[in-house]
Amino acid sequence: MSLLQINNLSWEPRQRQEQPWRLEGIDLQVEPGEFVGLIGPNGSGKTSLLRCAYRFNPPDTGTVHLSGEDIWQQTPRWVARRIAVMLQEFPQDFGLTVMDVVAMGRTPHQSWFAGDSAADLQLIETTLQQVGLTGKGNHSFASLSGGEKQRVLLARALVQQPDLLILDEPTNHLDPRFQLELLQHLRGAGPGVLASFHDLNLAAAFCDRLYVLDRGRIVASGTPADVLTEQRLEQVFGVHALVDTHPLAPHPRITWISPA
Ligand SMILES: Nc1ncnc2c1ncn2[C@@H]1O[C@H](COP(=O)(O)OP(=O)(O)OP(=O)(O)O)[C@@H](O)[C@H]1O
Repeated sequence: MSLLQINNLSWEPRQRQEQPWRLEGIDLQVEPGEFVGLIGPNGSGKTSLLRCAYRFNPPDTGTVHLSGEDIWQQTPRWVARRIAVMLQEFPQDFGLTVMDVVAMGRTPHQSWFAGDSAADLQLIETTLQQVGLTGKGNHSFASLSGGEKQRVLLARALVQQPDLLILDEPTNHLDPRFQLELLQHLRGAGPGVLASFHDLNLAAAFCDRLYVLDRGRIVASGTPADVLTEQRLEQVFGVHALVDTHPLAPHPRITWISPA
């Protein structure tokens, strides 16, 4: 049984603006422990599809199953115990400490009004260490750099101990070292991962499989080598690219060629 199974999904915003398309005919799976990437141009529907996968956008047609259960037949709490989400936006509450933000990840597992147990605090501490934020627990979240905030949100997602992690452009604010560390960490962390990427070289290096979205439809899926061809990159992104094999690893390497 797949961890995440999306079948024949369609969705469009209630207040539809100018875009001439909607998410349509989406079939997507993530297997337990698999790292799956979602790529596509700006506005192709990546964030909208991720929202369908974590029970935020109700599909107009089609289904979303997690471990065999239809997520719309389950409560938000059931979903929060199994899916953690890391988005591009940061919490705006200026009074929160790093510890406060990370501890939110334990909420779905706690009974009403229960505080953090010793085991919760230990898990939070260990996870802050894993993401390189040892000793920052009492710092104000608002005072951190963009990259540090991103790592706090990753820690919040990890302490949720989900079966599936959904990440919207997880490396957005990170410098090269933390990009590599974060993705390396996620690949071996246990949960299945569904993540959107703009950096196709990172997607090629870390994803087991990729889905390509173009104007609301999946136009290709498979291993990075299957999907990331010069012809497809030109079709979907409208840019010439040179695709060869990375000199140090058996995955594709993309060099974008700027127009003459
Ligand atoms: N709730 C909504 N209401 C109105 N329009 C929406 C809503 N959600 C998404 N859209 C529109 O759907 C289109 C796809 O947006 P989406 O954010 O899913 O694309 P994306 O591939 O993630 O883009 P990017 O790479 O720029 O982050 C956009 O034109 C967006 O304005």
